[in-house]
Amino acid sequence: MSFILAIDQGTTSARALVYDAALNVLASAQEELPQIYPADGWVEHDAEVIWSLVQSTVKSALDKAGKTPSDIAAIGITNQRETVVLWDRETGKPVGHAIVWQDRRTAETCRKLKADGAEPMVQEQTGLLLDPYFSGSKLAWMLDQDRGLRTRASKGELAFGTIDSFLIYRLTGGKRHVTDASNACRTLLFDIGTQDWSDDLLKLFNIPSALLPEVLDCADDFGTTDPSVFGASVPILGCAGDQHAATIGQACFAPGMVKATYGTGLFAVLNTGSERIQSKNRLLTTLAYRLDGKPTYALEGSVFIAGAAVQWLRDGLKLIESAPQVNDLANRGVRGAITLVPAFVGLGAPYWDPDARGAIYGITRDTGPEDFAHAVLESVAFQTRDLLDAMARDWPEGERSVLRVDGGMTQSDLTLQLLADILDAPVERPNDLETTVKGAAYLAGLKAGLCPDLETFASTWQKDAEFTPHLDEETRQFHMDRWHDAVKRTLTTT
Ligand SMILES: Nc1ncnc2c1ncn2[C@@H]1O[C@H](COP(=O)(O)OP(=O)(O)O)[C@@H](O)[C@H]1O
Ligand SMILES: O=P(O)(O)OC[C@H](O)CO
Repeated sequence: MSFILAIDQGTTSARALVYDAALNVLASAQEELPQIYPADGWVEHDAEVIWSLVQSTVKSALDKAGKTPSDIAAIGITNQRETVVLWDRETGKPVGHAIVWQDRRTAETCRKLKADGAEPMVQEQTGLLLDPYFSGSKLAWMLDQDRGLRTRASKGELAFGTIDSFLIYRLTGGKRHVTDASNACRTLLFDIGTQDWSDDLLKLFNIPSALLPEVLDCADDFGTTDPSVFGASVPILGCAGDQHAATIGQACFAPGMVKATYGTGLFAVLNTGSERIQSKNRLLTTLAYRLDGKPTYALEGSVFIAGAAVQWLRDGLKLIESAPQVNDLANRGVRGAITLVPAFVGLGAPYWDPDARGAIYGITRDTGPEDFAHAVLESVAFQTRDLLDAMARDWPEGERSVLRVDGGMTQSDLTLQLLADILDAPVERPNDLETTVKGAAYLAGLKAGLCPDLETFASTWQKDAEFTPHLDEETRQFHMDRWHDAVKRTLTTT
């Protein structure tokens, strides 16, 4: 009974991993999650499909590990954040598709609220901005589709949750409607100062409080699985949004430590400890995590497209057959031959322009597939530099450590070399690239008493590779200037 099951329900896939108490991986399973694009800028998921993928990946990971649910001491969950599910409490059935974090359909609502002067209050309470990225306006949109829904919501017949909350509801057979503070703080409805749902924000979005889950710590008692699900009652003891789980998995526990995760998007999180820094440079103030009721704050830069641009080369342009092939192709390209602004679903931090769309500058008759591939990898480096520069301006007195990176795209050495070159700073890749899911496993193991304290866990972090900069300052500045010029031309706002 000393094994941990960790579930990572990400944007593009569901994963389940079985760990021993020393957090060695025994087995893993992964299945791709179909994306639904009903209109330009709209992105949805079928929550029933998510539920079935979670069940099948858990079963397959347990089978591969040669374990049964009764061998599992604790479950940890991590998930794509902000994505909204609305379901019937009685049946547990979603009332429609989940609206995904990338979805821009509520851009107009956010624009209007901003024009009405609501943003300073929103930023003060949530640390976030009025952008369609976050859950609040998406949930309001769902409730606006059918008058009956808001009435049912007020009567307590419906439940709202991010993916973690929906999964826990299902796993516990509808007994627990809970979430953790890291997921709650991304909804645009949660006050990160009081650590509670905000009446002002519920009023702003016209959201009945009867919809909301109870908010727990990241290592807490989230309930036990109903025996009808896996055939055993297993405690769920850890839960965190994926970027928060990655911050934990990367052991970024000290103020000044910073990690960047390169999956579908790119998310850089700087631990600011007990200091809640209000960004003046269009970053987000968020929770790194909350343990023992104590919030640890962070500054976050959220960029919507990183690895997704590699998928675009594969699925859209069909220049490569698989993501890893991007490296060979990009290696034949030339630095700065063309500049890609990957605003496929608008631009996130630090620009926040939901209406911008992708653009490529500098195409000539010589431009080839290799230049597209190179530009995709470089765009990730430029976007990271923008985030780290904004962090430095927001927290000049903070000592920042070396950037720790993880996520699918960091398998690419070329990406990390370009990153170090553009940042003019070293970049460290850990041995274990699955830091997100490891963070969720650690939280569950910590609460179960299987895993050691934070400091001891941090001492187990191991470096696989370090990438150091090899670019002179003049060239670096030349390329950054070109990037900023390209972004300026792409923005729809000034
Ligand atoms: N070897 C590689 N080189 C560059 N990009 C890669 C490589 N392998 C995977 N990717 C990209 O990484 C992303 C998947 O990373 P992952 O961390 O699993 O994402 P998510 O959690 O967002 O679903 C995909 O967008 C894919 O294009
Ligand atoms: O599932 P990922 O890794 O693309 O992460 C999604 C983020 O949580 C969105 O904020």
